[in-house]
Amino acid sequence: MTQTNNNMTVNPDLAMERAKCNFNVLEVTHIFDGGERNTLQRKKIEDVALNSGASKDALGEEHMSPKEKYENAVRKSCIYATMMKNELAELSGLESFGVSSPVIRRTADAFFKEVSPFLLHLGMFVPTIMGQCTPEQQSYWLPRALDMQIIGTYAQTELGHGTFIRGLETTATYDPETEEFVLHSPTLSSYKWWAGGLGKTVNYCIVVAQLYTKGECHGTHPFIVQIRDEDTHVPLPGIKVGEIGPKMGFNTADNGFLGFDHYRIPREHMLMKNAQVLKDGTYVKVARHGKLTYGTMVFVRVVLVNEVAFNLAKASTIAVRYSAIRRQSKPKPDEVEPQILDYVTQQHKLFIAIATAHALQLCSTWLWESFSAVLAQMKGGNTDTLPEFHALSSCLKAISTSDSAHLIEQCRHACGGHGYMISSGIPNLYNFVSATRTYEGDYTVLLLQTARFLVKAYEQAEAKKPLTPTVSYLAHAFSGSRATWDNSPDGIIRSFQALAAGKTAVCVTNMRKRMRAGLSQVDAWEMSTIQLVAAAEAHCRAVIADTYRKEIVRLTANSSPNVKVVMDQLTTLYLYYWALERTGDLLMFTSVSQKDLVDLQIAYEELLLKIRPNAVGLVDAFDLRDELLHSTLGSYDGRVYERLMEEALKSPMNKEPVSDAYSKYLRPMMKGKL
Ligand SMILES: CCCCCCCCCC/C=C\C/C=C/C(=O)SCCNC(=O)CCNC(=O)[C@H](O)C(C)(C)COP(=O)(O)OP(=O)(O)OC[C@H]1O[C@@H](n2cnc3c(N)ncnc32)[C@H](O)[C@@H]1OP(=O)(O)O
Ligand SMILES: Cc1cc2nc3c(=O)[nH]c(=O)nc-3n(C[C@H](O)[C@H](O)[C@H](O)COP(=O)(O)OP(=O)(O)OC[C@H]3O[C@@H](n4cnc5c(N)ncnc54)[C@H](O)[C@@H]3O)c2cc1C
Repeated sequence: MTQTNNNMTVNPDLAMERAKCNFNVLEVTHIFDGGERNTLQRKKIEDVALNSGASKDALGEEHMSPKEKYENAVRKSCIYATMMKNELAELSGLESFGVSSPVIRRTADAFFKEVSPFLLHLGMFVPTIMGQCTPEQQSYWLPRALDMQIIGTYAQTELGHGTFIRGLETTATYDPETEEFVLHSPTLSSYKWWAGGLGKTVNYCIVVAQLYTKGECHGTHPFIVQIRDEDTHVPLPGIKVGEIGPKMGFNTADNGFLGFDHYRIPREHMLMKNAQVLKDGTYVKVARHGKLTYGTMVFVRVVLVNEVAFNLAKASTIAVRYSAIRRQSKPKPDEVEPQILDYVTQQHKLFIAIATAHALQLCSTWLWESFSAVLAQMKGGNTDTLPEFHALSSCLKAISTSDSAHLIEQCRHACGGHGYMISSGIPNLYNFVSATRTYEGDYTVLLLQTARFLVKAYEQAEAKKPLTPTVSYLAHAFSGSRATWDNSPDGIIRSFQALAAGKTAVCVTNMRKRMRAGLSQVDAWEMSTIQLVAAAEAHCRAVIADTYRKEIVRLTANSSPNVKVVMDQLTTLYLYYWALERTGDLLMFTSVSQKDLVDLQIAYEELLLKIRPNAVGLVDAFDLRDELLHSTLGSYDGRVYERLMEEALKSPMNKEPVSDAYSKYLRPMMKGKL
């Protein structure tokens, strides 16, 4: 593993762990990166971007005021954007996420403890131009946006509505006299709210508004709207824009609000790939599928699976390295205090985080490839695979973000008190990832989208009609008997599928019962939504488990024996962990017995012990440079206590021996003079 400083002194416990590791760490790095070529390119990019020290701050971000933090984030965003245009441009020809490679995106994390105010520009503004513009529109906007001559964001959510897009209130009314759209915010609740970078940074944004032409509403459509002067950056007349205030995280992203007072934009600023308004105001629908204007959200949902896998890899690296150097308690009086990593409960908290980072990373690559195939078909006018993909990306986004947030918090628990320090790096990771569970589609809402698809697929299976690949297991849902339990990896995956099928069947049965009892279809659905969410969750777990297992088998086909073993142990751990988390469901829908579950628990505990000697090697294999971790607890050298003290001494509170608060308040109070 390459580190920036090869002469570093490493904590002896960490050095011992590395000596114990019995597999080739670099081989696993290649698996995580998607191949040796990707690893080499990633390292080149990181070397160019990070070795200059441009990512470092003189004063820690956490000691800055909100305004200083924001300005510092803009300063570094500009440095990074310039690097991207120059030094990094050539290097970034990796398997790309369309706009810029995920490696470029990840490397940027060294520059920000929270996020860049440019995140929405690259993450949503540019992808919307690419996905929603006609070729002519694209040729005008895309070069300006990619060259950062204009900076944009994506303003869809309003104060009153985020989830229910059809309920948005901002209007775009076409005026054929001037060939312009008039954007207006008729109510307080129609103000745009949340868009990243909107508060102070951007001068353009994609605005999603209800389109009216010839007196008729045609639903929500995207528009590109200039909101600030390109030279002075002053908001344009008719625009009311500002920043929404402090948040749990994202505090360097200047999320903003935006209102329009009869603000006019040229007709050509409606993004017209999927629908057009002609000069005379005639509305023409181009797209074959009604939801193609939701395309940018689907893109980001796909990207987020990768994003959270990376953040979970960071949290588990920090917590595992810290657990190797931290010694606590004395269960055996004659022996030294053990490393906390030796406690089985600690292994239970952490190894699932490592396995989940791998599972999500591999699923994200697979999801990206499926997305590319769907996009290619849609280019040819075929949207048949979109419903299945929407169901798949919705549940994977929901479960990956929710599991990652939960496991990052678990990593914090595993670090005891020190994990609560901002300098540990974990609070910022948690604040970032917990937001991903909400934005780009709330957890419950997206799982209910998947559930709609599952119910339809179930009905198709019932009618013996063909099923799409991710739900083909539903064909076995009508055998009448419970699935046979078998604790092999494939057997457990079949059981997860049986749970998903069983839960879907329960929902359908209950809804039908409720409808027979007089409820409307909508009310019967509503009464079943707790179970529908559970069915979608079970479906997603089956998909993740199946994909993880298949991908690992494929990717380790030519690996060295010990790499095969340790990768197999991690996938098995993932399967055992989730089987044990769902014992009640397994008892309902499979033939598993109490004895089988007791045996599985023992097998799980033994597996933890087998993985234990390789734990530090496994997180080293994520190959996360210290600059990316921003952590006193997780650095490669394990100098945890020294770093904690160094950081504490940087606190502005330690600048003066006696605080002003003493003379102002404490002294008068103590002397009875307040
Ligand atoms: C590498 C580059 C850098 C990368 C950086 C990446 C990181 C970027 C991170 C940036 C940080 C923060 C940004 C945050 C941004 C945002 O949050 S933007 C706002 C996002 N908002 C949402 O996600 C709203 C969620 N709501 C919805 O999606 C929809 O309203 C919902 C799906 C819930 C319902 O839509 P309706 O129009 O009401 O549809 P409905 O009647 O329920 O369903 C009708 C029908 O349509 C199907 N459907 C719905 N959506 C889609 C879709 N997207 N694609 C295909 N089909 C869809 C639905 O399933 C129904 O089908 P059915 O057959 O009738 O059952
Ligand atoms: C950090 C951050 C950044 C963001 N950035 C952007 C951005 O750049 N651009 C942008 O446009 N938006 C952005 N958003 C907004 C984000 O997309 C929305 O907050 C998100 O889609 C959730 O919508 P909501 O806030 O309306 O939640 P609500 O829909 O009000 O959800 C509240 C609760 O109601 C439940 N609920 C709602 N509808 C249903 C239903 N039909 N069935 C069952 N339960 C339901 C939800 O599950 C949830 O528990 C951002 C949000 C955050 C937190």
